[in-house]
Amino acid sequence: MLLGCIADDLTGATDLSLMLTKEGLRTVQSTGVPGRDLNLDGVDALVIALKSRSIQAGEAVTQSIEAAHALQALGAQRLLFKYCSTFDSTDKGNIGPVTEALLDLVGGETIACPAFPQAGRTIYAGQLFVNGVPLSESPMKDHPLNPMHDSDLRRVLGRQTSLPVGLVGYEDVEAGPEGVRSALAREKAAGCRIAIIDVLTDRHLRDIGAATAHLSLITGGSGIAMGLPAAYLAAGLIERLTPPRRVMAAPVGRAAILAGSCSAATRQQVATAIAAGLPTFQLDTARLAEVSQSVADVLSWVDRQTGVEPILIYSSADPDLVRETQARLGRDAAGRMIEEMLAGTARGLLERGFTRLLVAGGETSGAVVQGLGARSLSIGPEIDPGVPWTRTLDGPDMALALKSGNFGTTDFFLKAWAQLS
Ligand SMILES: Nc1ncnc2c1ncn2[C@@H]1O[C@H](COP(=O)(O)OP(=O)(O)OP(=O)(O)O)[C@@H](O)[C@H]1O
Ligand SMILES: O=C(O)[C@@H](O)C(=O)CO
Repeated sequence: MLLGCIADDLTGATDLSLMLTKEGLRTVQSTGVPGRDLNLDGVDALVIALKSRSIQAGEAVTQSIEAAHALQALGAQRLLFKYCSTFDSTDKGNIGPVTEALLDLVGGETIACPAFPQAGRTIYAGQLFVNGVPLSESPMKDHPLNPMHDSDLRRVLGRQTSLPVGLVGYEDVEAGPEGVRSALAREKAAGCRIAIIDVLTDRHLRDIGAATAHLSLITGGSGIAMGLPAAYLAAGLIERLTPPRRVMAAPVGRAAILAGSCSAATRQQVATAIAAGLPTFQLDTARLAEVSQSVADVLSWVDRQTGVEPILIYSSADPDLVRETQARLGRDAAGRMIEEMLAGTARGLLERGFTRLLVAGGETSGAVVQGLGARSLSIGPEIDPGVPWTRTLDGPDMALALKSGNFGTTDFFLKAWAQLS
């Protein structure tokens, strides 16, 4: 195993695993530090999914360092810290504190680059854009857990770490791998151990991969992994690139969608699924305090759905309703209750013979997968950029698509099933 990755949420981990798989690394994903029984024969990259994006910074650092030690013990020669392509964080962290702690562990310097042009995330002059809109004016301004109100990544990261943050700008990156290398040396000489990197295109990402494959630590979104496999091959660190799969065998059983993301993309996907006539159940956020009662209500509705089409259960709501619920219950408590409800529902679905699940939202996916008792996943075909099908390697045998809130086309909930055989 060459590359050890730490992702701060579960859908982010699948996003990264997909990128590595597509680019030719044999990749396995584990929820939390893997047990000794995880078979890593023939595996080039291991991605450890944490649920550390929105927890206390000190706890995120502890968990990330534990994961890093485990990866190093398994032979990882390089580390990659994966966070959200919209740089989801607050002034307290957790991107800055975790990066700083990992740098202390491995030494040297690193880059910070959430860019993912295929999903509309680009960086220019250190400013992050989402589909051409500055981050702070994008739907991320209304995120339920970490609203993003500043698009300047040097400023955002600068508030989270005491390390000076530099910039490798567009002209440097346009000049190719050599331009990136000399800009990194320039930033290092100026005392910056972390540099934001501008990215507008996939070619930039591939050039950055070629220029940074030697670093002990890389940090960013899944895009930053795009150029690494080819660079590792060129450097003789792996023997070959392995082509990805196009379809995935899935266990026989019924299909359901659980959506806990309130992102603009997920809300559109929910609306499209409703318009297409999928059976749908909307969680009643007014009754959140009665979690077990609500799970029973959902499951009794499930028992009345006898068709073969996928069913949709969702809590996704517009920003106004989310704010109202949070004002009543508190942000974290509301989030936790909904996650518990969806996790309880997932267990009930499994007991009822559902084996194919599509889950929308990183925190939601973390809760659901934990509720199901699955720990490690093999990576199947890409549904849309950033979202693969996966199949459990332990726990109940299931096909799972864990969708980052903001990813996927509007018909995602309808089309995803076609890649399962
Ligand atoms: N109606 C609602 N009111 C308040 N909170 C909600 C509501 N529906 C969902 N939530 C909570 O909002 C949070 C959404 O986070 P989640 O990570 O699942 O989605 P996301 O942030 O859109 O996706 P990603 O992290 O992949 O970008 C969860 O904690 C969820 O329980
Ligand atoms: O990078 C992204 O946008 C996603 O992989 C993610 O982390 C959302 O939770």
